[in-house]
Amino acid sequence: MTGTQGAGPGRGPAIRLRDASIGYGDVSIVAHVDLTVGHGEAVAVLGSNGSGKTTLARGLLGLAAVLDGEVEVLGAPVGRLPGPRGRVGYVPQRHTVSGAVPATVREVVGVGRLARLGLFRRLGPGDRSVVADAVAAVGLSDRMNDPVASLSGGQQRRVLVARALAAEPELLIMDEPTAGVDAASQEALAAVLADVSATGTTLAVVTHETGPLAGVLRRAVVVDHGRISYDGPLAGAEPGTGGHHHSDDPVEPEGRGYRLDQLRVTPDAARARLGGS
Ligand SMILES: Nc1ncnc2c1ncn2[C@@H]1O[C@H](COP(=O)(O)OP(=O)(O)OP(=O)(O)O)[C@@H](O)[C@H]1O
Repeated sequence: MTGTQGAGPGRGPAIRLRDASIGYGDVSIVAHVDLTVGHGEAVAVLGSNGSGKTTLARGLLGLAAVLDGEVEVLGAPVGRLPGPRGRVGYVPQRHTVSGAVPATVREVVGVGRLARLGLFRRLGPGDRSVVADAVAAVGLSDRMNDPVASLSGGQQRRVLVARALAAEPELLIMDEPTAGVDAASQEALAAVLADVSATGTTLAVVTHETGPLAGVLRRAVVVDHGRISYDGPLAGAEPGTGGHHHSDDPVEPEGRGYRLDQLRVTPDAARARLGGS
């Protein structure tokens, strides 16, 4: 990857790891990894259980420690990105929506929107409509006022996707977004992510099942025992190929995030895709 973009916050690729080690305490799980993801790329992060995929994703969010080397996201070292937190969206592997707090779908997705607004801001009418669009995009409009805890596991994952979408992030990191999600909803999610990707938003998706998102994710990064064993076209990453290609795609111009109301997804379209929630 050539450094065609200037240094400093806001410049450079969407993700850059240089000889980076990431882990917990003083134990490196991901060790000495180099990775550059250009703005607008859509990358699958693959690998067997325990290989370090989630740790890598969490390192990009400041949720796992950078123990060595450099990790930059949207042109700034992790934790020092200027602007609102919501510039980087995250769908965690395990949901943290506690059953003890009776938060509704609207409220949880609203929190995602707040992350984009910055401190001490409140949701205005435009934000509420973005929240509604995000919920519609995952086909849960008719569950808007239901407590999230009353939804099924797959529906709760879709709420987390909507929460991330509502921030209209420039970089969207998702950890197993399709796990436990039925085929129709996976298809709907793939359609939403295709739209999001088309706006120039960078996608990094940790997954065990590339099938549902094969039309969206172009590049694969395979993590093996905390190192990258393959980086290249998704098609070449199928089991058994064992390739060691390293992507040389040019860095795309900087992404600007997207506007949910510019996406083709409408509540009706989502309902049609999903046949209800
Ligand atoms: N909070 C933590 N503290 C200490 N070690 C951890 C923590 N989270 C994960 N690990 C360890 O890091 C290693 C890699 O875990 P990680 O969750 O990154 O793998 P993964 O590739 O995402 O696996 P899976 O496909 O099962 O989700 C594992 O050995 C795990 O025990």
